[in-house]
Amino acid sequence: MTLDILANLAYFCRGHTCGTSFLICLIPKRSIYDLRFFPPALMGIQVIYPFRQTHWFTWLEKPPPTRPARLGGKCHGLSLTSRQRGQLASDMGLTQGRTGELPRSDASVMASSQPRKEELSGSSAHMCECRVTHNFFVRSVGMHFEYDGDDAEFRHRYAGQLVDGDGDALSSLVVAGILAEVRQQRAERLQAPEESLARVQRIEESYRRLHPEVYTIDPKAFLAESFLELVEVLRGCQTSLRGVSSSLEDLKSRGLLQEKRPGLWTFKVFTEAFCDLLETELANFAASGLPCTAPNTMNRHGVILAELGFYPGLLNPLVYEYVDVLAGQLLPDHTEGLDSYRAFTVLYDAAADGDRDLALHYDNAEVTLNVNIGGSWAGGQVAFYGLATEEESDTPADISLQRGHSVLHAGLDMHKALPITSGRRHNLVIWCRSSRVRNQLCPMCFRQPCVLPTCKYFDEGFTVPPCRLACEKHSETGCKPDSCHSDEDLYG
Ligand SMILES: O=C(O)CCC(=O)C(=O)O
Ligand SMILES: [Fe+2]
Repeated sequence: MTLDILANLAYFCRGHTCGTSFLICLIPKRSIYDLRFFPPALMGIQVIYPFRQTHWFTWLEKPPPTRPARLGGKCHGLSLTSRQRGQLASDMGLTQGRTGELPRSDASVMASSQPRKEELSGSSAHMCECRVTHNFFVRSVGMHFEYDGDDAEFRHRYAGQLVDGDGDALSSLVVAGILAEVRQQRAERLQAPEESLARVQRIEESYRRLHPEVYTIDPKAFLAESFLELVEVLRGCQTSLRGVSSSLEDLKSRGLLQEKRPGLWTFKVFTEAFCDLLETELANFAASGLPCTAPNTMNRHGVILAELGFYPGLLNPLVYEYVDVLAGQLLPDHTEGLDSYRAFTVLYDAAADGDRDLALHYDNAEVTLNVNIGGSWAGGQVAFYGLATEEESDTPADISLQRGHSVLHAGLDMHKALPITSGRRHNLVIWCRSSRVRNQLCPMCFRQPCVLPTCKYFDEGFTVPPCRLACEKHSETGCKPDSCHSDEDLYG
């Protein structure tokens, strides 16, 4: 352990020359590295970060007045992915610096009320540069990589880190294989926005909706009575001086709301009738054979709901009129008003070729609403480990949802889906974004966001202006801002 601590200190001191920032290292309760998450082959590099740490970003010395306390200026030494490793290295000056100073957008600086969807209409869609440079997951070695298209830089960066269980460097052939996979993933991410636009066009032209009515919200028919009441009570708390806590106790005692642990809320959202409609509509779409973007590399059988046209009539009202109220009252440290989101379905199936589980992660969201819309299954609980910015919880909270029921959690709450052992599980997941929060710090790379234009289906909800230098650096980014920045059907 002493060696581990020395290794950490040496690591932190390396390249850390900035006199205006400072650093506090906390010795952990236990090693953050855990064999549950890292295969033994990678143990050789684990000495680098054996404990959690707290680190103040230099640029947070002038925190914006509205910055939520959620990060408290902390950068987590996250045990479970490598993105924080990359981040710490970058903050310590070990990797490329940021590509430019970003002024905050007028909307985020000046608006005194919550930023609403109207404020975004006409603005272009943006993603953080890290989408095409960070978090490339190579399953064979169970590790995330950074790669910005520079092969030599990649080899140099990972030269000393890619070791086997005996600490011997991986053969150049293996490293070349890893690089090829990372390169391929980056190419796919660069192409994805344009491909998505082409898919949407095909869907619009050739898909015949089975239940056109499911695309427009009918609150009485679609939303559970208990949900409508829950939202009404919490909406009332926004203007009441009484505060929310007594209302919450009341809602809990009446069974409208459960708090599984602080910050982890469950409640019913949808009626059975809505779940039936949505599931049959999605089955009809699947049967059409039309291609649709999968939500991520681990969920191959879900769909991105924007591509199917579910945003304007169904999901915009659901998020902006209902979920926003709940998020503001139940997870106030994580949102300053929801103003964009990414909604998709995940489908797990124990049958051959089905997705069975989902690796540990946190979401590209300030707040996530995850609702079960169908299936009957065994296993498949979603296990929550606590905020990525805080000490990992020893005992995860396992959640299994009934049909129509949901869990609302902070995007930063680390979670994974345990394998289903039989049956199928179908969920609707909404990653809700609050530009005022994410404009300060990208939740994926934990840096000040350096944004690039993208197409609306890949919008990550930032409202800061694009970073000119990053745009030049990633000029190959598929979507041209002019051709794809109309947000009409997302926000209109
Ligand atoms: O399997 C689930 O219900 C969780 C899905 C999830 O965490 C995600 O897609 O971000
Ligand atoms: Fe998730």
